[in-house]
This record gives sequence, C-alpha cells and structure tokens, in this order.
Amino acid sequence: MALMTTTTLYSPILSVSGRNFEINKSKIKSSFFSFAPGSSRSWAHLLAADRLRGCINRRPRRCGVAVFSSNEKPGGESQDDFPDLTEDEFAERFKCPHITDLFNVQPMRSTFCTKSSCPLPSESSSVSSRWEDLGKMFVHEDDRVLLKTIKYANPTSSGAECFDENCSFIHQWVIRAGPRSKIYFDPADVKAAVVTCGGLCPGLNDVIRQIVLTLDVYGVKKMLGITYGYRGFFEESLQPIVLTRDVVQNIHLAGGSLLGVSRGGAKTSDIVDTLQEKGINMLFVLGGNGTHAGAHAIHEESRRRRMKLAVVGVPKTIDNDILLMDKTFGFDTAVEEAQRAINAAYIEANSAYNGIGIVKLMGRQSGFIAMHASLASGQVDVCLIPEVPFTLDGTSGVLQHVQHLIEERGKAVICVAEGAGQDLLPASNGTDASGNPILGDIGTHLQREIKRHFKAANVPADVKFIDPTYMIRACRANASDGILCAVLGQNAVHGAFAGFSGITVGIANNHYVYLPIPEVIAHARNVDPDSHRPRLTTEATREHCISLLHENSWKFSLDDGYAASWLPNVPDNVGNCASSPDRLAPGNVLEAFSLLHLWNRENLGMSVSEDLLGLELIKGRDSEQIQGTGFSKELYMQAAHSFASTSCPRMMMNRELQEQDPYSSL
Ligand SMILES: Nc1ncnc2c1ncn2[C@@H]1O[C@H](COP(=O)(O)OP(=O)(O)O)[C@@H](O)[C@H]1O
Ligand SMILES: O=P(O)(O)OC[C@H]1O[C@](O)(COP(=O)(O)O)[C@@H](O)[C@@H]1O
Ligand SMILES: [Mg+2]
Repeated sequence: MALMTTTTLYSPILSVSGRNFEINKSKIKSSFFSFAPGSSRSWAHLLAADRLRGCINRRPRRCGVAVFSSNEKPGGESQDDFPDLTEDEFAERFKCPHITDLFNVQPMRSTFCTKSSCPLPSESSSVSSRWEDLGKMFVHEDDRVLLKTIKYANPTSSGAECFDENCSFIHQWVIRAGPRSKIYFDPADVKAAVVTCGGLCPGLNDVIRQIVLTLDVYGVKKMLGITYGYRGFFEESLQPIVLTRDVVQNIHLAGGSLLGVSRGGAKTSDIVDTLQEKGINMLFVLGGNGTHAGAHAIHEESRRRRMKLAVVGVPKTIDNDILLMDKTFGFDTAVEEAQRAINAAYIEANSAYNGIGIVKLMGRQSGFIAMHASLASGQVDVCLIPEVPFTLDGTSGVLQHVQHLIEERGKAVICVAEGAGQDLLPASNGTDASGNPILGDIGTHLQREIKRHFKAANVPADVKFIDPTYMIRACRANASDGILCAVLGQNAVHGAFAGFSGITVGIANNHYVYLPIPEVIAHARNVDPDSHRPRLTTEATREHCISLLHENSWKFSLDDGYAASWLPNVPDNVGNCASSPDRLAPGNVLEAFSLLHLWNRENLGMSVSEDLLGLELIKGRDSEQIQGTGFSKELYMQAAHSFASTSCPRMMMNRELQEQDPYSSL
C-alpha cells in the first residue's frame, strides 16, 4: 500500500467509449459536433447548428456540414440538401432586432457617464463639451467581434469546424457590446424590470446589482425586481421589489437571487399583459435556455402588439450549455466548488482499503462541469459525461476498469455528470415544471452497480458516494465570475439603451457581444469529446495508460479509414507510457501499440503476451489493410484493452519498483 500511495499512475480520463453517431462520408466536410443518443436533437436542430456556425465572407460562399445521430439519420438527403447559406445570410442571422425596425425613433445623446455623480448632458455648451470629452468611452455601432478565430488547416485538426475540404476561413462577425454615444430611450421615460428564472446560479445577484447600478448611471429612476421568475408577472400573491442603488449595494456578497427564482408557469401573453399594464419598457431577463426561449417569445409578442419594449437576456447557467459564448457566468464558480467534493472523494478513497469515491455533479445535457472539475482536480480517474456513451459491464465497461484501478492502485475516483449514462437507467419520462426531463440518478446507480460487481468478483471495495449538487450552485460567485457578471450586467443595459431587443449578451473570444436570442438556444451546447479539452485532460497529466474502449470506436475508425479521429486518448496514453511519445505518428494507434510493445520488450525484458500476438499481424499496416486480414475486431479489442490496461500500468509499476523498493532498506 505504501508504494501505491506514492505513485500516480493514473489520471483523469473522460469515459472514452466511442460515439453512437455515424458520419455520412459522402456528405461530410468535417466532424465538429457530437451528442448523446436519445437527446432531443433533430435533423432540423443540426441544420440550425450548421447555420449557427455561419459563413460570412467578402464574396458569397456556400456552406454545408452534416453530422447526424445514428438514431436520427435523415433519409434520402442528397448533397443538394445541405443548407445553402451565403455570407450575407449569415450576416443577416447575427443582426440583432432593433427598435427602429418597428418605430421611427430618433436617437438622443447618451446619458451614460463613467461617474454616477456627473451631470446629465444638456444642450448647454459646457456640459456638451464635457460630453464630447468622454471621447473613446463609446463603442461604435458598426464595431464587430469575430466569433471564430481559428483557421483550421485540415478537417482532421482537433475540434475542426470546416465548411469545405480546404477549411477555408469564414469570417463570422457579431455585434460588439458596449455603450453607444446615441441611445433610443430617454432615461426619464424608462421603467425597467429585472427577472431571474430557472435554477440558481452563482452570480445572479452580481448581475442584478450591475443592471441596477448601470441604469442608475444612465439616470433611470424607475426599476422593479420581478419576484420568483416569470411567475412574478402574473401570480397575484407575488409583488415586485423596488430596486435602487441602496437596495442592491451589497447583494453580491451572498449567493442565490435577491428576487427569487422559479421554473415553469411562463405564459407569454400574461407576461406581456403585465408589462403593458405596468408600462415597463426595458426588461432584463436572467436565465438559461428555457428562460431565453421565454424572453424571445415576450419580444415577439410585444412586437406583435407594437410595444416599444427592449427585452435583453443575460445567460445564466452553471451547466455552461449556451451556444456561441466562451462561458456562462457561474460556471467557473461551480467548477471551483466541485473541487471540494472531488477532494473529499479522493481523500475517502485514498484512506480506505480499496476505496472508491464517486462524485455526482450537475449537467443535465452537458458535461462541462464534470469535465472541467475533473481536469482541474488531478484526482479523478474516470469522468463520465452525457456526451460520451459508456457501458458498465463487459471488458470495455466502467466496472472492469474500476476493478483494474483497485487491483493496481488500491483506489479509484469517479466523477459523473447527472445526465451521463441515462440510457442505462429506466426512463422516468417525467418532466419538471419547465418541461426539462427528470433524470434517473446515475450516481446511486453507479454506486449500487460497483458494489454488486465487486461483491460478485469477491474483491473488497469501500464505496463512498458524494452528491454536492446544490452546494456548487448556491454559493456566491468567485472573483472571476464576479467580473464576468459585472460586465455582462452593464452591457445588458447598454444594449437596451442602444435600442436592441430580443438579444442576449455574452462573451466571445474574450470580447463582449450581442447576439440574437434564437442563435444561442437552438440546442444545448455540448462538450465535443474530440476537441482539445479531452485531449488536454490527457496531455495535462501525461500519465494515462488506459482508455475504455468501445465497439463503436472500432467501427468508426475502420469505416472512416483512419484512426486519427477515434479515441484520441489511446495513442497519447500509450505514447505517454512509452519512452518516446514524439516518435508516434499522431493518432496512429497501431504504430503506438507496436512501439510501446517494442519498448516494453527492450527496456523491461517483458515477453509478448498471448493477447498481444495478434498485434504482430497488424504491425505496420493501416486500418484498411487490417480489414482485409480478417483479424477480428473482437480480438483486436481484447488485445488492445488488455494491453492498455495491464501492460502499461504494470510497466510503470515495475519501473517504480526497481527505483524504490521499500523492503530493500529494511
Ligand atoms: N420554450 C419556452 N418558451 C417559453 N418559456 C419557456 C420555455 N422553456 C422554458 N420556459 C420558461 O422559462 C423559465 C425557466 O426555464 P428553465 O428551463 O426552468 O430554466 P433555464 O432558463 O435555466 O433553462 C420557466 O419559467 C419556464 O416556464
Ligand atoms: O433541481 P433544479 O432546480 O431543477 O435544478 C437542477 C438543474 O439545474 C441545472 O444545474 C441547471 O439548469 P438550468 O440552467 O436549467 O437552471 C441542471 O444541470 C440541473 O439538472
Ligand atoms: Mg435550462
């Protein structure tokens, strides 16, 4: 045991178990999109996703990318079915609805001033010149931010998003957020309302506070806080709170929402009735994808009624599942808070005899929290997320892998996102008040199955399950989120005064931007298991030795004729165990195995195991040639798994043993 606790042979891995989607090679330009089977995404959603990625260029360009689920493969589309989108159409897409689309409103000079004490501008020459002096503090209305900044050289590049074989660079410009020198609302006429909907999220109070403070700087006197989400608009028992600078001054020091939150009960026409009755003409909506769908509906309905109303969203969700932005506020804090739970699980696992710690984190459809928390902790062995299907049983299953960890190292830590492995649980078919699916409890299921497995294998195991779910989102925002919230809140107000409506504010490539709401909620943003983050998970530690293999990975790699894009962890993992990872051709798993195999023999004098004999057959051949050898997929899988799960760690163990034998000093 002493030796085991001094070694760190394993490090966090994503559940690398293949992907249940197929790529239609006749259509494919690049794979950039992946998702869990059973998700609610449809072909239309994927087209929307394609459209979201956009093409904006100087000359008209056709764009088309197709990746679809094996469950939802559309029938009979031809090349012509690709969305035909020109750069102008993309430019149109990212255009934000504006008050002047409906009304002939003349703008006035901005009343925004960096100091709340400065006088409102007037036509008097002294104040006017002072206004001029504000100089570069305003954003020009034609300022744009580039949404995508990478020029991919090849569709096989990690995370590549390409619209043609050459991965031509497509400019995707979006509107830069910030204060404009001209505004479309007179602060004296503004009656603003703020509402917070959905689940809690660290930073809600920070955003409320900044909205109020910024409105105050513009000179707005009438501000209301709608209580308990959209319900506050029409439930008679729920009265709004009058918001002032004094009321919000210290609210960011606590978590939660000053206004309260709720799910469900959004009735667009009732909400718009209330807005109309109360004369509210600026509405700031803090919430996730559901809330934004509601905000968009309110915006549309108010336009139908020809109301001069600015509806501006601020995306809120610890899940980080909103499209097109670097991150949503609260996510950073949630990841940080999750460290404490993971550390506790690690300590429990490390201190127990054959200890196994399981931590369940939030993430209904997206595994960002679990993945980032695992990555940051350096203490997680297996990370399971909704985007990567996995099995529990069998040689490529999680249970076998956990047993292996226990046998080799005496402890294992698993981090699981709540939405992971839902296909392994009985479907609840239920939904919450907002229509979100009620998930099965993968954490307790995992705990039960691990106990059952170890009992059946007659291996003692001490399993501890930690569910810190609400603790990671009920806390106060950390410093980084605090700043994000402040700037988002300010820019929400600037956006409303600039005359936009039906928009949301986000951060893209470190710049603050305005985006039309439908563009950010077409579907939930997901972790792309192939892109850089999972790779980072591997490379950050350089100690991986094992990946959970999955049948679909094999199918995918053979069908596609190259191994580069499947199981990105395998070559890296093997490479990390080999002495010379640089010699490995990127993604060439066969070469990797062969090299490691040779290294193993040369350096440790290990004999070739029977399982590995088959690998000799395929040494030096590419995957298409392998297909012709009749070397069975099952045998390869078995050999690869056995190789990765036994030889590699043992090899490391042996090296440790040679270097440090505790008994030799006795
Ligand atoms: N498609 C929709 N159209 C209008 N309102 C919606 C829609 N989806 C959800 N909402 C409303 O938005 C609010 C928050 O939604 P919810 O899904 O609970 O949280 P979140 O906004 O964090 O995703 C709820 O009051 C819900 O009724
Ligand atoms: O128990 P609640 O309030 O429904 O919250 C649980 C949900 O909150 C979330 O963290 C965030 O969801 P929202 O973004 O919809 O608020 C989900 O991952 C999770 O399923
Ligand atoms: Mg949501």
